[in-house]
Amino acid sequence: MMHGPCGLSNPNNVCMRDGECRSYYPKKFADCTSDASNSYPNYRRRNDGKSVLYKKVLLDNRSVIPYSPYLLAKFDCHINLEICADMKLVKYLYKYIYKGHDKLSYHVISGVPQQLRDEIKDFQEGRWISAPEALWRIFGFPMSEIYPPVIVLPVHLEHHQPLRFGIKQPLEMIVKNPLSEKTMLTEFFSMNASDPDASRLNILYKDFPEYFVWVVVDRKWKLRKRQMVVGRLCTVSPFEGERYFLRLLLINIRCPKSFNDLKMVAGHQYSTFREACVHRGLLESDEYVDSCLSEAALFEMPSCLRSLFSMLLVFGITGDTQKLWDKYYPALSEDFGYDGLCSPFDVLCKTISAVDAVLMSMDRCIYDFPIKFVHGASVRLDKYSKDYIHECSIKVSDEDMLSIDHLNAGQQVIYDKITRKILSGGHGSFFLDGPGGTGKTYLYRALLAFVRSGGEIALAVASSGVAASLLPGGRTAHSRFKLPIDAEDKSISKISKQGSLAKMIYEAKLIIWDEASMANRYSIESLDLTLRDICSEPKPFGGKIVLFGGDFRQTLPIVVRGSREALINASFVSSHLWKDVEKLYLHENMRAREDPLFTKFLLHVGNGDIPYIYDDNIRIPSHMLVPFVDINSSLDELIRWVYPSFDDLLTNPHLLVGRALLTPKNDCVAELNDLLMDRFPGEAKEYISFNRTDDALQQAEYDDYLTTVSTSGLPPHILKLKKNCPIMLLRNLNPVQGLCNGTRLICKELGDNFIGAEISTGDFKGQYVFIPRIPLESSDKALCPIPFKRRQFPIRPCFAMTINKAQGQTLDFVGIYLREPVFSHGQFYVGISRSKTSNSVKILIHPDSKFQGGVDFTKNIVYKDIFLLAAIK
Ligand SMILES: Nc1ncnc2c1ncn2[C@@H]1O[C@H](COP(=O)(O)OP(=O)(O)OP(=O)(O)O)[C@@H](O)[C@H]1O
Repeated sequence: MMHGPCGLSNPNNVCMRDGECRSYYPKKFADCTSDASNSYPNYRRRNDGKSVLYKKVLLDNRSVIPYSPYLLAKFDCHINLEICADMKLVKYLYKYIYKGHDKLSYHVISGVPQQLRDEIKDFQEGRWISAPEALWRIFGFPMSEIYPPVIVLPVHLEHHQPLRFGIKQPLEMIVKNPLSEKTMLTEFFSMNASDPDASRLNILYKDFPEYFVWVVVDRKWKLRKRQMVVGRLCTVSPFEGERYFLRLLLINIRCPKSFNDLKMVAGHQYSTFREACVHRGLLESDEYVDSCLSEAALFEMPSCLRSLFSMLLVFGITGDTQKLWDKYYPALSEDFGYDGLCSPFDVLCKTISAVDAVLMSMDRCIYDFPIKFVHGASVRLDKYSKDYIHECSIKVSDEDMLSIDHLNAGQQVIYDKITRKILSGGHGSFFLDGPGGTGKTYLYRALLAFVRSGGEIALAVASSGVAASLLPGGRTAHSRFKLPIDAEDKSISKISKQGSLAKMIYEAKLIIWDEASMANRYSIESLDLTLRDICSEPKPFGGKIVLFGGDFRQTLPIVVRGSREALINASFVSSHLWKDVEKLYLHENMRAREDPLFTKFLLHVGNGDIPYIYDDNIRIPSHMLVPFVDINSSLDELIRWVYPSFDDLLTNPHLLVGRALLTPKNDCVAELNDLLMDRFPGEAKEYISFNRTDDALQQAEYDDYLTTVSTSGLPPHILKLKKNCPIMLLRNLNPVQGLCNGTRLICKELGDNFIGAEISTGDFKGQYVFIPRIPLESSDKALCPIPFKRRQFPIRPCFAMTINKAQGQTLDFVGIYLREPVFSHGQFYVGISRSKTSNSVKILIHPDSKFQGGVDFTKNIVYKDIFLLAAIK
């Protein structure tokens, strides 16, 4: 079907409005179909040179109306079908369900006098319904239903409640009537103040109707005995000012007793709801950064403060940077001027350099920010020269030097091979495959020590921040090589060939990339192109010595909701470079060497060798199982096994991070963390996030919804913490200083505007850090279709974590809770291989996730094709 002709060639066509085609024909040529925002897709319209002459006008693919030849032929009428795949379309789904189907009824009458319209007859004759709907109606099933009923709760300012009265009612009587003052909101406050049930429940306004019924006649709440309802606060636009801020407080503050109570924050009575919101962190304000720095400055830890200041700069939330620098300069420079030996100018230079060093580790530079320094003080080197000097000056620890003499036989062979290549100035790319615990990291450290102790450069990178933090001088591959963030992008990195970063890479004798099995192959191909360009050498990886490492038994690159094929296709083994890479193997499990049987079991699980019963299910040895009795007692047993006594563990809180409950899904992690946080001793502090929609006009509409969004990588809207509880970082704040996505810490200070914590793992164990609130985005656009930023501390409690998050971590006690079975390749293997012996792992299988009939069976997904492609088995 063709549209038109219209436009200039036929300005009078029916589609024309104000000189333009209402349907935007002719459309643009497009090589492929793509999504368009808030409209139909942009369909593929190839410019294939074909056209037809219609009404003396040549029409081509741009004028084709999307059609389905099949449907046209089948129904012999004007029909088309569009497949919609956007969350927003749910609204249309509802619209059409309630609106009902389109119908048409017509009569052709000739010469017969006009009759009265018989609507019943029209309805019976003109309506076509499908067989399922006919049956639905015959059986009398409800056509539509809203359950549970929704109670809309009013939001009004004090004495601004709406009143309804008859036209003849005297105003005086209305005003004097005590019931006039009572609304659902005012009575919610008085119930919280006086009713023991309401104060015991300690709930939000929106949850109140679940427990209490509104008695309209008496205008009061009374305890609900039956029927489930949900409450929703009426929408208020941010343009309504105070009323909007009142609503914001009501959706976040539990059990408020009056309007004034809502304005009370930390014992201070504010005069407006807006101020109360700001001081509760529910609104963005310029004061936040100032309060955060002034609170942290009280701790007199200048180096932590510099790091905090740098993070605030990098995450772009400082407001007037110059003012902040001037105000906090004394606290930022305190340690340099302490002994009185340095001149003020030297102190200034040292402070600038120290802040710049932190910024450099986050790939930024102090000159990126609008701060002017007095006396012409400056950092003399450019960013990459400093990077170069930093790489050359990485200290080799005695432990790493000693490890060279303690390599096992397998490690020694590989060590000799690589070092010989380095010494002979040769080239080559290698992939070191070894199941978890076979000493890959140990070997990398020995190789890095070998190169660096000779004064040469060795670059250590990893696919994830956690793995990078396990290598001395480790960085994420993306940040070190400036690789494109979009994994599909095949472009080379943005490194200038003439710059000092390119010089450093050119001079590097060895490049190590850990967890390459988790990297998207496009990132590795991008590195290959970059190295060829920098080294002006067509050989793979520019003829440099590159050692990749990883374990394809563990989880593969992240492809959101990707199929098996998509995951395998994104993997290194599917790259054209794979065949050029020499494969090296480590077999001896050094982590679990005290338990050789467990080592064997792990390998079988990873390879998918354990006898399969049906559909990827494996049997778990009984001594590793917590028997399922009922959900509460069995889960309790698992929890007690992992965390036997918090009081004992608190003598050394760092021991807590050696223990974890692992589970496949994020919502289960959140539930377990809430449960354990309640059991953890101490007073809890709650931090409520501020959620801002990217489109300001959507703010009022989605305020309530955004508080419920909980996706992986996003901290909870209400973050509940206690002193000494274990937490995990959710962003790469500063990988060079051990602050990576996945770093585990112990919470030490619960400030109002910052969190003080001690790193618990890796080379930076024991280091104290200040963590600010930063704006965070969800990477899962499908689960969270409304673009928004959540300003919250980038952390989560980590009594429990997802199995994927545990990859790369070694744990002393691992409790695996399979409320649902694992859902992707390598997950089960990653879970159990975090422990050193079979006695340090316990698994609880929920009956819903077990194999039919067998309580000791569960799913173990292994994509064997990846092993065939990698030819490593
Ligand atoms: N030659 C060795 N001598 C003594 N200990 C070793 C040796 N090789 C490895 N180890 C120890 O074995 C444990 C596991 O080693 P490592 O972390 O290097 O394994 P990995 O293969 O990198 O594991 P994963 O893939 O799970 O990250 C570590 O505690 C490490 O110190």
